[in-house]
Amino acid sequence: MLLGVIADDFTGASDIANTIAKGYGASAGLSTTQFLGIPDKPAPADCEAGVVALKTRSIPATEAVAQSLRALTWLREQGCRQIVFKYCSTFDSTPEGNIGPVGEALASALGAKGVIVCPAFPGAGRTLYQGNLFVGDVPLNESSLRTHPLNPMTDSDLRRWLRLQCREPVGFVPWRVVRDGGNAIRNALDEASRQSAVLVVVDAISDEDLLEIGAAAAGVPLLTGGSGIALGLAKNFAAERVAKPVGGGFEGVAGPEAVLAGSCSQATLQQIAYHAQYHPVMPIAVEAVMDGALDVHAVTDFVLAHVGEAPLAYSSDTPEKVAALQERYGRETVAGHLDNLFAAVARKLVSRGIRRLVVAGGETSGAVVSALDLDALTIGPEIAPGVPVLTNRAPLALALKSGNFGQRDFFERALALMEGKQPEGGMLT
Ligand SMILES: Nc1ncnc2c1ncn2[C@@H]1O[C@H](COP(=O)(O)OP(=O)(O)OP(=O)(O)O)[C@@H](O)[C@H]1O
Ligand SMILES: O=C(O)[C@@H](O)C(=O)CO
Repeated sequence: MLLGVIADDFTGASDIANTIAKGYGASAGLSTTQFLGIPDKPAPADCEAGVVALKTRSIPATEAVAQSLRALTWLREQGCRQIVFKYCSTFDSTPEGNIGPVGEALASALGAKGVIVCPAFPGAGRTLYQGNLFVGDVPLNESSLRTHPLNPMTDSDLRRWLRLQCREPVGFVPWRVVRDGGNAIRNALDEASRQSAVLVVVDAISDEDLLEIGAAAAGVPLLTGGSGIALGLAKNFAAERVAKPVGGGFEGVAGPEAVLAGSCSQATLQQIAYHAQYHPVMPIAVEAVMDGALDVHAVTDFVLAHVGEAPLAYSSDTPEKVAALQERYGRETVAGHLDNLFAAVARKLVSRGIRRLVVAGGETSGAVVSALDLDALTIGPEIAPGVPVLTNRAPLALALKSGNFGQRDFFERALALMEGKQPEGGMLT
C-alpha cells in the first residue's frame, strides 16, 4: 500500500476514498479500499490506497488519539509511505478536540512538523482564505454548521479554533503564497516547521490550489484535511503504481432498497422534503424513541411494507427542534438512542433482504455500518461530489452521505446508480 488514510467518520472516509479512486484530470486514481475500522488482517495485495474509517469525530479526544494511533500502526505495517488524517470539510470539532490532538499525536509518531491542515473542498463550496473557512458565500460560523447537533462551529478562523485544541504552535500559509505554487508552499511549510509549528493551516480556494498543495506534499509523511487535500496525491505515486486500471467494472446491485436519515443538516432536510413528494417517508418521533414507545419493528415494518417505492425513515429535524430535544434528554443520550435505533434497523433490514441502503449523516452511517459487521468496501460510481456507491461481497450496495452533501434528488439518484442504472432527469441542485 502506498497511501494510507485515517478518517474520523464513515461518510468522510467514503468521500476521500472517492477522490483518491477517481483521480483528477489526466492523472489516474489509485486502487482504493475503504476499511471499516482497523482491520485485523493484511490489506489485499492490489490495494494502493487504504482508507481506515473510524468513528472518532465526536468521542473524547484521548480515545480518538488512541484509535488513530492504532490505525497508523496498521497502515505502516501495510507499507504506506504517506498518511492523510481526514476530517470534515467544515472542520467539525469542539474546542476540546479532536482534530488538534489527533493531528499532533500522528505528527509526533511520524516525527513530522509543518504538517498541512486544509479542509477546503471547493467542489462542495468549502474554501479557506486568510485562515477563515467559508461554506458557499458565508463564513463557517454564519452557515448552518453553527447549530450542528454535535459540533457547533462558532468560529470561522481555523487558526484560532485549532489553537484551542493544540499543545504546539499552529502555523499559517496564506493564499498569496499558495498561488505561487508547490515550491513556495513547501518553503513556507519548512519555515513554519523551523518556527516549531506542528500543524499549519494552509489556505485554498480552488482545485488548482489543492493540486499545488498536493505537489508540495510529495514525500511528506503526514498531511491533514478534507477530501480535497487528496486531489493531487495520486500523481505523486505515479512512478510506483502497481499498473492496474481502476474505477471500471461496477455492475450494480439489484434488490430491495431503503433510505435511513439521522442527519439534521440543511441539505439532508431539503433532500427529505423533496423525496417525500414522490415516495413514502416515515418521520421517527424522537420522544417516542426515548420513551420506548417506538422501536426497531415500527421502522422496519414501514420499510418492508414499501419496498420498491424507495421508502425513507428519518429522525432528522430542524435546529430548533433538535436543540429542544437535546435540552430535554441530553445531547449524547438522544444521539446514542438514535444511533442504536438506526443500527438495529439496518441490521434487521439487511437480514430481511435489503440490498441497497442509503444512509444520511456521518454519525448515523458509522452506527449503521458498524452494526452490519462489514470489513471492507469497494468504491463504485460517484453519486454526488464526495459520495460514491460502495459495495461489498455480500452483495450489498451502500451510499453513506455526509450531512451537507448531495443534490435535492440525492436519494433517488443514489438508489438508481447503486443498481447500475442512470438516474432519470437532469441533476438538481
Ligand atoms: N431529531 C433529532 N434530535 C436530536 N438529535 C438528533 C435528531 N436526529 C438525529 N440526531 C442526532 O444528530 C446527529 C447527526 O449527526 P450525523 O453525523 O449523523 O449527521 P450530520 O452531522 O448531518 O452529518 P455529517 O457528520 O456527515 O456532516 C446524530 O448523532 C443523530 O443521532
Ligand atoms: O469532508 C466532508 O465534508 C465530509 O466528508 C464529512 O466528513 C462530513 O461528515
